[in-house]
Amino acid sequence: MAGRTFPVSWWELHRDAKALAWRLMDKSEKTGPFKGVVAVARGGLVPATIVARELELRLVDTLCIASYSDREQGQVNVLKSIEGDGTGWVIVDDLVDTGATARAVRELLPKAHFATVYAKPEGRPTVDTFVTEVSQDTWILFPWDSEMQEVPPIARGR
Ligand SMILES: O=P(O)(O)OC[C@H]1O[C@H](OP(=O)(O)OP(=O)(O)O)[C@H](O)[C@@H]1O
Ligand code: HPA
Ligand SMILES: [Mg+2]
Repeated sequence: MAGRTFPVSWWELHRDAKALAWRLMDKSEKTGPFKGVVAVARGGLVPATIVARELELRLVDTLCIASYSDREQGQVNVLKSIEGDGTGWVIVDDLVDTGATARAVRELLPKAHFATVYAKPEGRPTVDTFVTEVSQDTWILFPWDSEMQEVPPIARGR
């Protein structure tokens, strides 16, 4: 259960997704360029766009997987998959939390490289490359799920 909130702005998301692209670039310099990017829609779409742009990859596909409704986790529902075993592809998602989505992704494309921008401890072992770890009880608030609003002073909330 998420106790605190970690808000991420568009600018921070762009910076962190670029940091992921740098790490993936380092990897691809050792193992050869990736064939393309698979975005785990919907959360992986924006980070995947940024990674594809930085790695100059024009081949982009999607895995469409849904499991959360608001902050409640349900069953992992694969709405759209792709053919093959993922060899040479990099899969990009916004984060791993429990790792349930990542496990489903790995079953579908076992040979792909799986990368996320953020990771929580439970899901961390399921990811090959990530940038920032947050605690398990933190809810990452993405810019597409939020807007600016007035908040009371901290002192009043105690
Ligand atoms: O590690 P897990 O516990 O599986 O959680 C991580 C997944 O949950 C979110 O997707 P969500 O199901 O909310 O769908 P969305 O990407 O369309 O928002 C997020 O984008 C990851 O894909
Ligand atoms: O911390 C989170 N933030 C946004 N979406 C999520 N889906 C699973 N965990 C999270
Ligand atoms: Mg998702």
